[in-house]
Amino acid sequence: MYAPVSEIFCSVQGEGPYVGSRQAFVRFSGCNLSCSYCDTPTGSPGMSRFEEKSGSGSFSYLENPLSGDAVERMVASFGNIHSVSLTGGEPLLHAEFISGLNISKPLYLESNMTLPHMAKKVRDKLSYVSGDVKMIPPSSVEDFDDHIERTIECFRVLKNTKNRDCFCKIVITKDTDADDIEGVVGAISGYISCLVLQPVSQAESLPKQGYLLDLQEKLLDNVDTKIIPQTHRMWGCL
Ligand SMILES: C[S@@+](CC[C@H](N)C(=O)[O-])C[C@H]1O[C@@H](n2cnc3c(N)ncnc32)[C@H](O)[C@@H]1O
Ligand SMILES: Nc1nc2[nH]cc(C(=O)O)c2c(=O)[nH]1
Ligand code: SF4
Ligand SMILES: [Mg+2]
Repeated sequence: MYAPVSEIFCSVQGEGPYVGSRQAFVRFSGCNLSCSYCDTPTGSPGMSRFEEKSGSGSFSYLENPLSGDAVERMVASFGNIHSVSLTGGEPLLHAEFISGLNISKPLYLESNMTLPHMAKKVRDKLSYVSGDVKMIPPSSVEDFDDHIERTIECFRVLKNTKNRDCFCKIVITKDTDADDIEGVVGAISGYISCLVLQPVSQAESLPKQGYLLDLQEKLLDNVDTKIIPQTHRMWGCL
């Protein structure tokens, strides 16, 4: 099978509870959402870039879409990795391609958790699920209640088990509604190992520090809740 991939590189996980773990990253193109704060181009470039030597900033290019063989070979070239991050864009758009991949290292999915029917196709292959809840303004999706229902169903499909660590991240901006968050977190708390509140990276959209700390205090009644900003941006790595 083939899939559009914007880049493959090796770095360390910059977000959430596995921050600092060495990973190969496979970034698929295309997304079914368009979050206002998104820090990543989601379109489909004609060429896929591959950073053979991690941290070099030097890339070779392959024409899209890539074959499963090509992705497997590039990922296998990286030494001593903890896991392989499947990110994007939205990787679940390419669930069939992912289910056909033959990769010996644990798979770590980074998803917007809105495609539960696609999640079913990959659930048995995943060792880690970093699932977002997208508190995008209700007006930006056609049916906000349906968006939240699909999110909850996706967490149920990919829930934490003895073989799979499923945790949740929520990007918090100054416009995020605390009551909405408490509602969804109540519904998914039984499916996740912990919750990470991730302050948005754009300084002008940051919430007040007291708001984040008050929200954490409330959520801790229900689930282990940490506040962890993105760390890869602090030292400029991919
Ligand atoms: C680019 S997304 C790709 C995976 C998937 N589409 C998703 O949203 O989870 C990877 C992670 O970056 C986070 N992210 C994107 N833009 C961000 C920003 N401006 N500040 C903080 N986190 C951000 C997303 O919320 C998600 O957790
Ligand atoms: N270092 C690093 N850590 C990350 N964690 C999630 C990322 C993503 O864009 O999915 C990401 C990324 O792009 N780089
Ligand atoms: S779901 Fe992920 S990739 Fe898609 S727009 Fe939102 S943050 Fe960006
Ligand atoms: Mg990123």
